[in-house]
Amino acid sequence: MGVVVVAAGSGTRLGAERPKAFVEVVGTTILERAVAGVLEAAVDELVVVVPEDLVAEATGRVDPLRPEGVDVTVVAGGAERTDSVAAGLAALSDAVSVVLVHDAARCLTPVVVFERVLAALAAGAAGAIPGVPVVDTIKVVDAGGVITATPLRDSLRAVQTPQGFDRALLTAAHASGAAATDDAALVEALGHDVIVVEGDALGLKITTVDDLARAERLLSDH
Ligand SMILES: Nc1ccn([C@@H]2O[C@H](COP(=O)(O)OP(=O)(O)OP(=O)(O)O)[C@@H](O)[C@H]2O)c(=O)n1
Ligand SMILES: C[C@](O)(CO)[C@H](O)COP(=O)(O)O
Repeated sequence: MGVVVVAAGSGTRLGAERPKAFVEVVGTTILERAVAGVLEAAVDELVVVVPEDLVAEATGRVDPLRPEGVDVTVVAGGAERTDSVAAGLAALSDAVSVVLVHDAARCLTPVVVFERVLAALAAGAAGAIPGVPVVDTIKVVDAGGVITATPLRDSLRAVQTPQGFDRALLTAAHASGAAATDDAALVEALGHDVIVVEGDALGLKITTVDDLARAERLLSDH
């Protein structure tokens, strides 16, 4: 099984001095926490995608975490998340038939979430992603702010990563060149069923300063 960890974002909403994956949470970078978390799963190959000018630094940070027998490669990402995922996919060897794409920003994700995604794929799903029920009522609005729909809350999930797919299918989905905020949407657009498995509160995405503070609190509680 191959994993692509996307860590090439700038972290504009976090507003830190360094790209987000290189920001520390309780003394360890988000990048290193994410990679260590991924490596708790049954990984054969790992590709880490980072900003071009930080490939050397990232390699130095990730190398000491590499277990015997696991291939780890660090490559440069692109302007959008989809570009970075595509760069990561291209760097996997031909031996990889199942791939998980994971946000470095979700660096506290427990291994059980990886296992649920992998179990769904092993059971025959073409794609599987973690999600959690939403707690707010969600409204669809038009450009003027007028509500056009109120989806049934029980049918909604806030989705996380890792998102897992048949590798050939995800590569084909990326070849379409469509824009999307997650990989599942690209696979859905090809007409394939993607199933949602149970996510975890620790799968939060560190996006803002408040998220960073929350991640720090969660780590101190564990
Ligand atoms: N061009 C990009 C953009 C995002 N990502 C990665 O995709 C994940 C989810 O993106 P997000 O949390 O939105 O990160 P940023 O794009 O860095 O955040 P912002 O939108 O605030 O700049 C992150 O691990 C991020 O590093 C990436 O690899 N390449
Ligand atoms: C892939 C993702 O984490 C699923 O929730 C999310 O869509 C990434 O979005 P971002 O705007 O790149 O943070």
